[in-house]
Amino acid sequence: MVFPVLYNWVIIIFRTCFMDMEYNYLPVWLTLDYLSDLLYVVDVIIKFNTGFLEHGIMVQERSRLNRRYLHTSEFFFDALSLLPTDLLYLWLGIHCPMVRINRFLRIPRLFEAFDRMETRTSYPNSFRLCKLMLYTFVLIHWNSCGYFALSRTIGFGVDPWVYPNITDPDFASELRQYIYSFWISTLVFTTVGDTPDPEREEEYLFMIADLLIAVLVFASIVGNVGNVITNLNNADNAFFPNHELVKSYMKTHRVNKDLQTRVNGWYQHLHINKKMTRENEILQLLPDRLRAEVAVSVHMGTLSKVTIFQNCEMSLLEELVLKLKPQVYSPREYVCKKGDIGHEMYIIKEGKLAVVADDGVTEFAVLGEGNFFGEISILNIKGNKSGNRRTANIRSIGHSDLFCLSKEDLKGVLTEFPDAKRILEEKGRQILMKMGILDESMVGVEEKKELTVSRLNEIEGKLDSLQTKLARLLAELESNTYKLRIRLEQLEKETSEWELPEVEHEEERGEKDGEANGEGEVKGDRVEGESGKKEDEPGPSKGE
Ligand SMILES: Nc1ncnc2c1ncn2[C@@H]1O[C@@H]2COP(=O)(O)O[C@H]2[C@H]1O
Repeated sequence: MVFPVLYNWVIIIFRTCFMDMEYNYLPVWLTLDYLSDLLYVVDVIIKFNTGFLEHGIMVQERSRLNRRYLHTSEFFFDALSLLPTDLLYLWLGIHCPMVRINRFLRIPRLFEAFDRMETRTSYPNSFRLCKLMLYTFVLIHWNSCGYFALSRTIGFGVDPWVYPNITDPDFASELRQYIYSFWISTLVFTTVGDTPDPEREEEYLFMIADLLIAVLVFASIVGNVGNVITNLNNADNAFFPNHELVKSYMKTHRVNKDLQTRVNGWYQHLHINKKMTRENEILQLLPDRLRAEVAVSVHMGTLSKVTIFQNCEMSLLEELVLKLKPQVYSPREYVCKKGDIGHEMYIIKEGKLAVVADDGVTEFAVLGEGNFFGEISILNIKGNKSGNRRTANIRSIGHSDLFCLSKEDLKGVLTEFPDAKRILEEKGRQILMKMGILDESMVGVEEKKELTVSRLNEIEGKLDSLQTKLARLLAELESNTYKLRIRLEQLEKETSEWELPEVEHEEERGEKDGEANGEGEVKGDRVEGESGKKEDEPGPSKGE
């Protein structure tokens, strides 16, 4: 939509004020007019088919899309901008392009397109500058059209302020008419001065309006350019540590020249090679998952070269990559010194580092891209006589780019990925053995200790689970006893109900027998006793 809107924005006024242009190039204008109208129609069709987000879900249903667009004020303005006002040509004549002024109603669409471009482009600052230049051009263009139209109304060449007489061959051509007007407007808007003084009221009014606008334009240009420059600096500050601050700090504290040169060299290397040490800060605004994906995609190349991570799952790499801190070392700078306490290990992203003897000259080994070091002192390898102290000096040969991983972060990752831990420990053990600082007897003792501890842990775990089972069984027993009791009580009630008539019968028989034998009371007691005994016995229930 940028081109048709921009075309109408610039050309309608141009054709209205520069009549010669309008008369001489009419077929061109008409073709471009209807082409732009066609694009306006296409834009409306696109809008009818553009989905929208509802509760975060893209709605594509045609009926809903139509209803939504039809109910917006945007549709109202879009429809107005497409009204066939060209029919007014029939009444006003074909040389009246102002009838198409309703096409301006689509200008918000141009701003919308610019906003989208600005968020998508990789060069937002350059884009902002170009946009500012375009707005300035359109403003000067409109002003030059106004100037030329006013000059025509007052009369060409009647005074030095207006456009010179067009009968003068030097000022007759259409191109000269436009360029001269544009030049005058540029002089006014840039407040350079040297413009002819106005002589009539209309000219004064025109100049006053122009100068007022010029002040605003000038202020906005200065402000915008200032913003762009500040943004550039902001981006730089976000990527790189503030060099000026460190420089003035070193000067104030009279840091020795050699050290200052080394620090400056380090800064230069960062800037020239675009090395960033503040990646984690820059990415921290992204959601965790997205941040991990970006970091993995940027550092995958390096991580895939590191032996311990070669066959690792993606989840390990994602977890790891967010914990890596980039560091840059200068030539001959020590990354760690023998005997220091180890707090982190390093992965080499770029550059070469040497394992050097204490004399600083003898090199035991050279490490390169994808290698890692510094793991021995942080891994607690059994039998390591140097404990948590560095076993060697590591010095950067040239500039080197490293990833630093802290002891805590490494531990956290390794507990979840024991294979990587095994490889790391094995490599460390080999180095320690080569150096003769691995106490192998300790390995046995330590291993036995570890075995006992692990068995104890196992037994503890089993005991725990047995205790849980026992508690569950006890609970089940209790609930079953309770149910049984309830059941028995129910049965007692039921049996007492259906045994009663039989008891009465026996009692009656007893009484009769008693009457006959003269010992009724004794019998009655026995029968009662028997019936009481029966009540206690569980009998078949009705249901059963
Ligand atoms: N001979 C060697 N070859 C490669 N790397 C070594 C050698 N000696 C020591 N290192 C590494 O240098 C590191 C120094 O710190 P650490 O002792 O923590 O861990 C050490 C190992 O990773």
